[in-house]
Amino acid sequence: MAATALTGSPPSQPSLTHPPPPPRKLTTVKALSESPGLSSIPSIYTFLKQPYHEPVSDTEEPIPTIDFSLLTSSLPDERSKTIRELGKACRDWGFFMRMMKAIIEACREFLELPEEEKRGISGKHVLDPIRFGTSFNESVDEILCWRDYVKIFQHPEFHSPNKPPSFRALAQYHCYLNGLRPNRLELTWALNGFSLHTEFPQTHPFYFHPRRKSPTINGLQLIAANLYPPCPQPELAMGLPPHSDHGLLTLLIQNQIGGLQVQHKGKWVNIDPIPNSFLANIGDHIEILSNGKYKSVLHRAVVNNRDVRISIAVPHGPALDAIVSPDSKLVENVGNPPAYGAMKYKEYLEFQQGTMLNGKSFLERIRNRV
Ligand SMILES: O=C(O)CCC(=O)C(=O)O
Ligand SMILES: [Fe+2]
Repeated sequence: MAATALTGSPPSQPSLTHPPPPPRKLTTVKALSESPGLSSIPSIYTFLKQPYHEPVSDTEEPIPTIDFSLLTSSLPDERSKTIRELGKACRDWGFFMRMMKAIIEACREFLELPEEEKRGISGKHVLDPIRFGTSFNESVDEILCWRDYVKIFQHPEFHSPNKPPSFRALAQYHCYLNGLRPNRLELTWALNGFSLHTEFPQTHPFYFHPRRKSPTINGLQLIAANLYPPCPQPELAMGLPPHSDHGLLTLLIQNQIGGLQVQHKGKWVNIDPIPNSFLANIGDHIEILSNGKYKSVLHRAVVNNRDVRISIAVPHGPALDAIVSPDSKLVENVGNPPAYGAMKYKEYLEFQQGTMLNGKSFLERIRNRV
């Protein structure tokens, strides 16, 4: 079904005196959430027939926190302990944390620009460098997410909307993440940490070469800023349905409003925001590359009826023409048969934009190619 979001209340029965209302135009979720008197959500935003009451575990087992600075410690024991912790976090959770500053306000300002301005800036195709939208793929998804987003390609070519002026912060953030400037990050080291821990061959064509200046030198990096407005029926809607991320690694920052949940041992676990920190989660590519040893974790964003939530995800993937498949050396060395087939990363991205409602559909698909 082609998606046309309805604004306001669900349509009422046509009466004899009034003609049926004309189909209403797709609008942003932010504008929808600000409609006067909105007390229920239009049916196209209803993900769940019943309010969800799934068990959500909070603090039984806290999410691992890794101090990246120790990855470069001069003390070999400290360094190898941190690498082991990082490896364990990636195997058990697929998520870990690191302190850092945010560019959330610039993204908020962009997402609060008038709708026509944002649509004017947006490209139409999945691989267009700047895309603004509300759901994942509004023209295909039969149910829409309760969020507005902007996605911007940043590497190998840097793009940024020219307004609002605060968006200039993006360039700095981008450099911070890539380690291209003096305030270079430890992400490179983190990836080297993976490399050391997992024995990924140092010549792997993607990121893991310790002498490479930038971890994304051959890869693709984009930024996806999500704005989840307050929702009158949060128990029925979904900000982002369960999915795993493409690429190797996603870094995620958020304002102080919770909403991210990660699936761990079959339960949805709330990930409470920690000020000035980012989350890093393993993407499908690492799961495939490591032949399933590291997990590309299922996660989702739930919404609430009080506060605007903003999250900014920065996925790092391989080059668009890279073939994603288990690393042959790992497969041979460990003696495990390959658990995944091969697929071009570009093909995956285009497929993934088809619909996000199938959770780990990419992994399923690539598995079927074995
Ligand atoms: O909003 C969040 O916390 C999750 C965002 C996310 O998973 C994504 O953009 O892929
Ligand atoms: Fe995600």
